[in-house]
Amino acid sequence: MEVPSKTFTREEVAKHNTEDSVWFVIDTVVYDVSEFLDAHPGGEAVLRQVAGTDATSAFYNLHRHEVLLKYADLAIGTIEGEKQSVVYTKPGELSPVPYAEPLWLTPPFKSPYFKDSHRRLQRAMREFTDKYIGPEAIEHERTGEYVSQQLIERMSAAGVLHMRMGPGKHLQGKELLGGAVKPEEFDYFHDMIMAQEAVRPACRGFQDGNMAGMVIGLTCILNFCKDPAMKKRITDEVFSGQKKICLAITEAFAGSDVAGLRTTAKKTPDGKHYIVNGTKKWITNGVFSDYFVTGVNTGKGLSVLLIERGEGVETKPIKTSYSPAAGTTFITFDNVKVPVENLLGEENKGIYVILSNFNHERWTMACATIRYMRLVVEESLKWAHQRLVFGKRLIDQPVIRQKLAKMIALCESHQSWLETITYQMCHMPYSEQSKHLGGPIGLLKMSCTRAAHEIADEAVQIWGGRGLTQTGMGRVIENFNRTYKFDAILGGAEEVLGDLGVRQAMKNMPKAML
Ligand code: HEM
Repeated sequence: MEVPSKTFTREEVAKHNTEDSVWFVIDTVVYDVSEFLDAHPGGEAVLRQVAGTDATSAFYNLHRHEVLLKYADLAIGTIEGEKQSVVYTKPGELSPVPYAEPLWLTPPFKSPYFKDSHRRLQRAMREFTDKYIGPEAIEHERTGEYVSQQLIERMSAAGVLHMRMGPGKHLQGKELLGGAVKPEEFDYFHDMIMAQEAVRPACRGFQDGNMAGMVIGLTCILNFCKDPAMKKRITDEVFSGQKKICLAITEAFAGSDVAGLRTTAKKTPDGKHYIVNGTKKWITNGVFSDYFVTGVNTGKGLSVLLIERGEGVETKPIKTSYSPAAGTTFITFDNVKVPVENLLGEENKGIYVILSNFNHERWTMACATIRYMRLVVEESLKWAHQRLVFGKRLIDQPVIRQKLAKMIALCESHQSWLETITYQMCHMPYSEQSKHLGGPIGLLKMSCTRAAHEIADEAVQIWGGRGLTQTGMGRVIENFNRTYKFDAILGGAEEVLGDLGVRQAMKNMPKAML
């Protein structure tokens, strides 16, 4: 935060304790709030009570540091010869709080998985998130606005959109976050870093609104579009931010049970088009998308069509418990004419197109959930050291330490499991991954969201009313507690994924009696 260079003595500040002039000090910075008294959300009286004094602990007991950044123009100078004692992390910096970073980023821990390019990418993406994604995420999560074109274009220019699609040919020739990682060295650990760093603004609705539809929808174009010119046109348009895309599978009739889809696609007598009729529900980014990668029933099975927004396509926002910034949508297709060239994969074999997507989608969701759990651990550790209750810090109460121990253990164990699976993704041929990793990834995601449930529950108990309040100190906890269920439902419900994991194990059981 830029503070005017003027300096004052504490005696000078003390004089500004009058009807017309209210000054105080927060961490050696002098604030003149005389014109802010009426506007202060916590009221005028509390500010007058600390007029002329050092209000550092009073302030930090009630506000997040980001409040000072928002109202930076109230700062008029600093106290002569004094140094700030509150630790602020600058954009891109690691947190000094224990367990706030995964062990591979925590000195002196070592990890066999991460190379220099991973560390460079982590630093670059942390800075990018802190500077560009975070401020917009916090604002839009509150207002419900969709992701801005400016941010999309910035992510496009930096290769962030490209990297979020994981390793592959689509990275070729692109400079990735100023050269932090080369396209050919980008692996699933880099992918994991991208997914985890982008979560740190702690705005679950905006997180999905920020092009999650592309992450799950564009894969089908990259892997299953048969016409090279069409594939190039669509990927160029989406990667440049000109057009938006989403994945439209779920219906009111069929959620995780994709075989039950009722949206139909019937071929015209000349065989040149499909006529699509039906509805889709809970489609992330649908309201602002131009392309819909859509699951349809083609009579003898499921197929996947690329449908462009046009005649017969209507989208309406759905209000859910997270922010409208996610762009959650109800879609109706009313006699929509789709060229047969828009078929992705084979007719009636769309299940393979959809299944090929699931592993990466579920794994990305596990990355994000675990990172969000870690943020809750960090916030709770900070709060427990700062908050005084019955004359003691919260952290001095054994019951609070028990809760934190459980939260930390759940977070660390899931990160380790994630890294083990990510290593397999880096080294197992893609063709074998669906056979061997579908089950473990399903179980990982299921277990992550069960852990998130426990962590949300314990965190709210630590935070009290603040954990239930959208603004102020408990913002991260409130958002997590209200939204972790999205990860337990989207991309395959916990129960379905648990069952998938066990059924995959059943297939691999030896035939003989054991
Ligand atoms: C430059 C200094 C300050 C600014 C810019 C400021 C700003 C704010 C804002 C934006 C809120 C709304 C909640 C949030 O977003 O956190 C708030 C709430 C509040 N503030 Fe301040 N504040 C300042 C100093 C203080 C001080 C020194 C005190 C106490 C001595 C105080 C007491 C309160 C109280 C009691 C609330 C309501 C908290 C709650 O509902 O949990 N504020 N303030």
